[in-house]
Amino acid sequence: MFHVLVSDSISNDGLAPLLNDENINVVQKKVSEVDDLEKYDALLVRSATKVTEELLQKMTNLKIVARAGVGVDNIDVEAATKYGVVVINAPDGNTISTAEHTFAMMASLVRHIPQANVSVKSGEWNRSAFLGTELYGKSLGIIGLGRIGSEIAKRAKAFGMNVLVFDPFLTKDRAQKLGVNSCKLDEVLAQADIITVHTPLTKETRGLLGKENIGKTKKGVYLLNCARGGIIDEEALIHYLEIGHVKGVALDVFEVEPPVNRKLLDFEQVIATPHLGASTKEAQLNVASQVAEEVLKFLNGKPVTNSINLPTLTKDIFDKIQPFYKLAKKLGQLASQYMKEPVQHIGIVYEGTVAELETSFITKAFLAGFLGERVDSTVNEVNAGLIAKERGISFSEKIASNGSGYANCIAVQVDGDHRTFSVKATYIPNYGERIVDLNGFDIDFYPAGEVLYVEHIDKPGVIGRVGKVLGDHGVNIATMQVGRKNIGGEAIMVLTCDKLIDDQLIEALVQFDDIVSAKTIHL
Ligand SMILES: NC(=O)c1ccc[n+]([C@@H]2O[C@H](COP(=O)([O-])OP(=O)(O)OC[C@H]3O[C@@H](n4cnc5c(N)ncnc54)[C@H](O)[C@@H]3O)[C@@H](O)[C@H]2O)c1
Ligand SMILES: O=C(O)CC[C@@H](O)C(=O)O
Repeated sequence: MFHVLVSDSISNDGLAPLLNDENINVVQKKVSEVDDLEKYDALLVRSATKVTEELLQKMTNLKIVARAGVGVDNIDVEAATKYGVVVINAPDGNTISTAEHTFAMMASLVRHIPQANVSVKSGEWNRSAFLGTELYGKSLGIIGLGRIGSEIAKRAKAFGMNVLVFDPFLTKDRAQKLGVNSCKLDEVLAQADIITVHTPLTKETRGLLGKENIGKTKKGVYLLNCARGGIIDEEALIHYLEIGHVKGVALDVFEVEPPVNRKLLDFEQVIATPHLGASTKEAQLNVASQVAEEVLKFLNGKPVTNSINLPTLTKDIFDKIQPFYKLAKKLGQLASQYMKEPVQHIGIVYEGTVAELETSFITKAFLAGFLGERVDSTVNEVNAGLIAKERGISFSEKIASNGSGYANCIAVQVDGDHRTFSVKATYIPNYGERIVDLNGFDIDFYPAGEVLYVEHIDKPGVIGRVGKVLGDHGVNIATMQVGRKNIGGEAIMVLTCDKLIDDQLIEALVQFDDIVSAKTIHL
């Protein structure tokens, strides 16, 4: 049974995939009202719940946080990554609603609809006070031409507007397809009659329209922010409204929500909504069902598509990756148990069909297997890279042309303080995983269960002695493989056994002169 906490108001119809699943217990309560936070596997939020590091520390069983919407600025993604919690969002479920809301705000702004509405309702009939401006023929500056910005551009063109766009990541091809003019920021500022921002709130975009840049706009400009509070600096807005440079402002979002800057809201020419961009039945159903389906998939061990802190894998790609992902995790466990010493670097080389897949994900699986043997906290593909770095372990991956002769091959080298460990493995469809090289010895075994790894001198009688010691300790041998480099030289023996191998058995083995070392590895 999985426990899912829905801590903000999210459409029940959208949550149906979770609510109707008998293996899922859904609790709809604010975080502050829940006293057994440690039991939840998944947390679903909109923007009200702040997913802080402190909350993540309390939710010790949490595996996934889902944001029913786009912006994840209420989630400490870095902390989630550190604790191995996947963060997903619903990036496009509310695009149309937010674009329509922005457009409604724009029309309301230039035609003074909110102010006129208040006036009529108060008994006035003051037609001359609300002389407006047409959108037709005006230049609309769009800053950020992503999902929402693009939908606004389409609507603006239908209204006969000239669309000027600033987006540093906009390709010429895309600008051409949308029929917009790709400009420098200063050009948009200087030429646009109306400017609307549609970027995420980042270090670069915070205060993007601040004192300096608003100063570069046309006198009489209209400004809109239906993206994130802070992209337009509120103090700068107040200044330019006071001096009459900015003619009108429409805000759906604020630096602090609910807004505390009353001075800004007191301007007659500022119109505002309480973060309503995504507040339509359709958008709420879309985002809720998107995240509900993703969370269900995730809890059932399937790939998620809109992860903020994991590579995005489609089902098709995940199915192809899964055998290598499992193999890499085992190789990580094998390497860690073999090394049992500080490690500086892990290098992984991918060859053949595996090299065509999302290898960064497979590398993370190796690291998760490796670090899982060594650290106390949860390690998974989300936080493995971060934990490796924190522990001073560097890692690299390379793609090589097929030198191993296998259809696919994962080759790993782990450099420790005192020695180096290397392993090569392959996955053969319908046959399974095989380790084909251990520390430079040719070998062929299925990595599973209780493995006894013996380094010895290639001499007659060694194998028999090892078999006898195991027999004397009541350990049955399931499989056995030997590998050597030269006749009479160093050799290895890899045995898979049906029973746990204890320290006494290891001590009995290493007493023989021709047995260099013996280790147990549990896979
Ligand atoms: N008001 C609401 O209810 C509501 C609803 C949904 C989304 N949003 C917000 O709207 C914004 C846009 O959402 P989206 O889904 O279109 O996102 P998106 O990721 O599709 O688009 C963002 C665009 O901004 C561009 N960009 C990034 N940095 C930039 C910079 N420094 N200068 C110019 N452009 C830059 C990117 O290239 C991208 O094209 C986000 O902040 C999101 O949180 C608000
Ligand atoms: O949940 C909401 O209504 C806010 C949505 C919006 O800001 C988002 O980022 O998707």
